[in-house]
Amino acid sequence: MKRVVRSALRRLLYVAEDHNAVVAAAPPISLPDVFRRFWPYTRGGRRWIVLIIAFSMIGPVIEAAEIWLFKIVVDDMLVPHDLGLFVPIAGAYLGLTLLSGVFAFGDDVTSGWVSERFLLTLRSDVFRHVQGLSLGFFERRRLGDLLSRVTGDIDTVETFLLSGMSNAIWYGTQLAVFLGLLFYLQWDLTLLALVIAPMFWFAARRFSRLIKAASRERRRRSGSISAITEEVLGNVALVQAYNRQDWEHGRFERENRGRFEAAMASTRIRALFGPVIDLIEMIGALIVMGLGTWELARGHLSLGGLMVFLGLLSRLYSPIRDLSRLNNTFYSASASGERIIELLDQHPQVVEAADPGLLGRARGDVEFDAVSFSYPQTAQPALRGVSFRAAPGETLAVVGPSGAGKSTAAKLLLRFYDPDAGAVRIDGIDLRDLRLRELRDNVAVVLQETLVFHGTVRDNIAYGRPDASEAQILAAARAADADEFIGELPEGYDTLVGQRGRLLSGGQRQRLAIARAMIRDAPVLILDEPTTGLDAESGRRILEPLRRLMHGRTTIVISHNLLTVRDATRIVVLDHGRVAEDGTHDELLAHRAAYARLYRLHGPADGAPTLTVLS
Ligand SMILES: Nc1ncnc2c1ncn2[C@@H]1O[C@H](COP(=O)(O)OP(=O)(O)OP(=O)(O)O)[C@@H](O)[C@H]1O
Repeated sequence: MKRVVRSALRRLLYVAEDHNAVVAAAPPISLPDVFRRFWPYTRGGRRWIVLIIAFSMIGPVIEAAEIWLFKIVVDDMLVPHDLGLFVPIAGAYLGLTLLSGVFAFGDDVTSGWVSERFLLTLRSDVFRHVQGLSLGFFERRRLGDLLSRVTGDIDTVETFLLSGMSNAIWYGTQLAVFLGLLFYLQWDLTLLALVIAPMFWFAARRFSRLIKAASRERRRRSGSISAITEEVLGNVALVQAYNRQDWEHGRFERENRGRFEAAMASTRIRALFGPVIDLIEMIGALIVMGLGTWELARGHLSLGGLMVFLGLLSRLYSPIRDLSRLNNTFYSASASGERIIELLDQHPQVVEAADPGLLGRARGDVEFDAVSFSYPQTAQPALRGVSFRAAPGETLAVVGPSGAGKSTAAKLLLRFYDPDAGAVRIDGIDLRDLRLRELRDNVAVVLQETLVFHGTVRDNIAYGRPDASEAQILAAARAADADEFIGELPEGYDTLVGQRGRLLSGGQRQRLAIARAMIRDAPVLILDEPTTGLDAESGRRILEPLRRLMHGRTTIVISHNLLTVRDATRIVVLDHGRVAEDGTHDELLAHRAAYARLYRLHGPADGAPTLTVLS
């Protein structure tokens, strides 16, 4: 029988663990530690917290005064039938109600302000922190889950810290005031009434653990739901083209159901908690009622006294019950707290130098010196002892088969990662000794996958230099050969390009990216597969703008087809993360090794676009 009840309870109150998680659970953290971590975010609002505490303390005192007034009504007005007291008592009741209204208003407004301030600071700090994390972090995380943490979880943390705290103070004061009055009225009965307090405590502890488990699961599932939604909606064309809607819906539904199960478990736990607490309370009230009646019969207590006692007792139980319920809320909110703390505990792998050197505008001397690098959590190094150098103004092409490490080299030059061994230098200074901001001010990129933001064409070009003048924007667009198509857009430079620039063609997006790099006017330029994904015509179309962009800058062209690099000043051939060959196009062809092989495979057909040497 016991086993049956146990298994039924388990099914009712526990959530099954998902071993195939889309998003992993955050590491567990104790309640006081969660509180300690978030307390600093109340800065600027702490003075007001004192006020909230004061309001919370006055409320229960007024409540107690109302109950005490009731004792006077029964003992001095109703029992002796004395109507003369009615007016002062009515005045006192009205006065107390008004007073409590004023304090309740003050409390609501102040705590609302403090809570919103807290959210404002926390959300902004979390956003700034996450934005500053290294690329490696984002490459391993699901974007949707991060979104769900920055939005949903942060709100829940507020419940934990501020609303919860002010309620706890309110209930705590109620408890102290009522307990004091009860002791004053009848200490022996009060002690008896407190016999059940440990039962409350025990029930609260058991339930809060269950609640926390269910809440952790619910928040984790919410993160998974956001992650899947973001992935599917972000790739909706792929999903529809491959008819994967049902499969994706199945994946979504699994998480959605998981969230439902977790939410229901938490509802059942809360629903069971209420009656359990009622039962404990009733046991206490019955004990007191029995003994109170006995005391009344013995003449130790007046009728008004007993009624006030019972009234106060029910008020005493209510904060105890509320405190235990609040305990559940705390545990449930701390599940969200853990998810935020996990984010805050991430540190950028790329750290700023303690005493950075000054670069100013670089000449553009780029050097890789015996650079080795492995991505975190991978066994195979992506680069092994890679060395090459590009003098100011030179065009260096990095070529090689897919996975050879070309884009990795670009990421190291932008210092998205630091090498495990060797050094990347610009003008002879190790990138690790430079201020990150200064380094990136000196490097402009045109990437394989062009990044365009939702905004106007003008905003997208000026992203490269927010203080650019209208004339500079126009000049950049013209140099990027984007002026013409922009002129044909419905609202010219004010046309919204849609999220990720979906309203533009691939070639147009690429020309926009060239204009953006142009306006940045950095001495070092990285072109990562700038013509990939473009047809021969569009590819040819961007060559001229690219040439203009490259003029006078040290350019690293990364390409795995050789169409774009044939006549670069120098060519480095990477293979499995090593430099296989190094030289000019003609030298490498004459060498008849890796480059010659690649060239035979990917060499330009007649009329295919080619980047030529820039003088
Ligand atoms: N974020 C990452 N985490 C772990 N491994 C990675 C990551 N990015 C790339 N790699 C691995 O590092 C190696 C080099 O990748 P890289 O992107 O530099 O190649 P690539 O030469 O640019 O290839 P492609 O021409 O296909 O773009 C590959 O084996 C790849 O699987």
